Amino acid sequence: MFNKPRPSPAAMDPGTAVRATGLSAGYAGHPVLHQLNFDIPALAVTALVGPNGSGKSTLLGALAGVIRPTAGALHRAGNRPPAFVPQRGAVGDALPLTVRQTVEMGRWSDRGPWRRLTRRDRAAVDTAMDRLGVTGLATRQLGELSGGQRQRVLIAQGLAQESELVLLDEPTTGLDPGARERTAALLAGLAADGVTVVHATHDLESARSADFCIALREGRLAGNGRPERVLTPSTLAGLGQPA
Ligand SMILES: Nc1ncnc2c1ncn2[C@@H]1O[C@H](COP(=O)(O)OP(=O)(O)OP(=O)(O)O)[C@@H](O)[C@H]1O
Repeated sequence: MFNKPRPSPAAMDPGTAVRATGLSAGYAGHPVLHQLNFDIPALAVTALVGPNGSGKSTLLGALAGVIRPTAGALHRAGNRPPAFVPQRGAVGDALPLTVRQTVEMGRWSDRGPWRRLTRRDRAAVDTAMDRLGVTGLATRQLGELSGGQRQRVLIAQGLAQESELVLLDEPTTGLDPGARERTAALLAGLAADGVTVVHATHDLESARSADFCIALREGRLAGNGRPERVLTPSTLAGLGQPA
């Protein structure tokens, strides 16, 4: 958990959204992340890269506050809990939910499930749907949308939470190149609008278009910094990925 949600300015400068110091985390009997030290810049897009099983989703879980550090600490700026946008495939096709109902679920952490939405909630939902261009899909069933449309609905659900930090698990996986590019541009737009964005990705192009990059290998930090400094042929070879 974030043991110091509001660090003193001396500990973290205003340009930093999250700081990990000696962070270790994992599952019962299965340590995954080992002694990670990094800063995530505020109001920027950060890509988490690394091979299958390197710990990207586990790190997202730790950033979301659902996986507790077993050692070290995560310090986060801001007061609202982070928003987590799950992998598209993790959301059942058969769920009988409209697009609007799906985005409204983003207000549950404030409102509790099944409570009437306030005018303020509805305004947050309207703004998020408009921002993601899904207002025209409001009454459609989630299961009948294209992959790219469904991804935008899930991002709108995250945005409706009005968090300062939005975490996304592989938002471009399974999308065609055009939709991948549009999603990367969308994430950059969210950061420009005042949100810190962190996404796990296998897509080197979207990692290259991020502002910052954190590379993991077997749960350890293999590099962090500007993508052009991290995604070098030698680091990528170490991650077992073609340049
Ligand atoms: N719920 C869980 N319980 C136990 N071990 C888990 C759990 N989830 C993941 N793991 C293990 O933790 C390690 C890291 O998995 P994680 O999903 O964080 O990696 P990843 O980099 O996101 O992988 P991928 O790119 O395949 O999604 C793996 O060895 C995985 O088997």
